[in-house]
Amino acid sequence: MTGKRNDYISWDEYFMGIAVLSSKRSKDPNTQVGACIVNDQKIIVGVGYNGFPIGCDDDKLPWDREGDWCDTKYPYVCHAELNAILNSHGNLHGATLYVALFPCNECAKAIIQSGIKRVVYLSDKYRDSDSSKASRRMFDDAGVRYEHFESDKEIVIKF
Ligand SMILES: Nc1nc(=O)n([C@H]2C[C@H](O)[C@@H](COP(=O)(O)O)O2)cc1CO
Ligand SMILES: [Zn+2]
Repeated sequence: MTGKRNDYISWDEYFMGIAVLSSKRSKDPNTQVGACIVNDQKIIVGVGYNGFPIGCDDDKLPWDREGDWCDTKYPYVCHAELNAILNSHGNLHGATLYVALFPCNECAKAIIQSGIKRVVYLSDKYRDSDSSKASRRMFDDAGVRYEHFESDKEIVIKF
């Protein structure tokens, strides 16, 4: 008798894998972020990555990080989490968000208001920023759990 294979990926690895794959679509030269929203039945209901709004030309808006604020990417770029929420279908109440980078305070508000109850993140490279602090404060108040993604798996995709 042959048993089932054992080296399959976990649900968390599967959904974080989709978030990371989505980040590969980002045109941001410095930080690529992907997000995947999963409902309480483990069905994917939204995905997104950071990029400029629909109709705004990737080659015309700036990707700079410094300089006059209007000449940087910051006023224009839609964060992965916001895109995943805006692209989603169905009810997000009780859903989990898998994201490659811990959410900023603006996305934290949208996450809370949409009904998402759990955030699983990979990188926390801006953890000491005021924005991250504000996100944690709001998540704590609103009862949104957040946890660092832990895995020792390496997933390679070769086409
Ligand atoms: N959680 C996040 N989701 C995101 O989609 N982003 C996006 C906005 C920018 O396009 C990029 C951050 O650029 P930089 O400051 O690391 O060069 O990642 C940023 C954060 C950080 O809070
Ligand atoms: Zn954000």
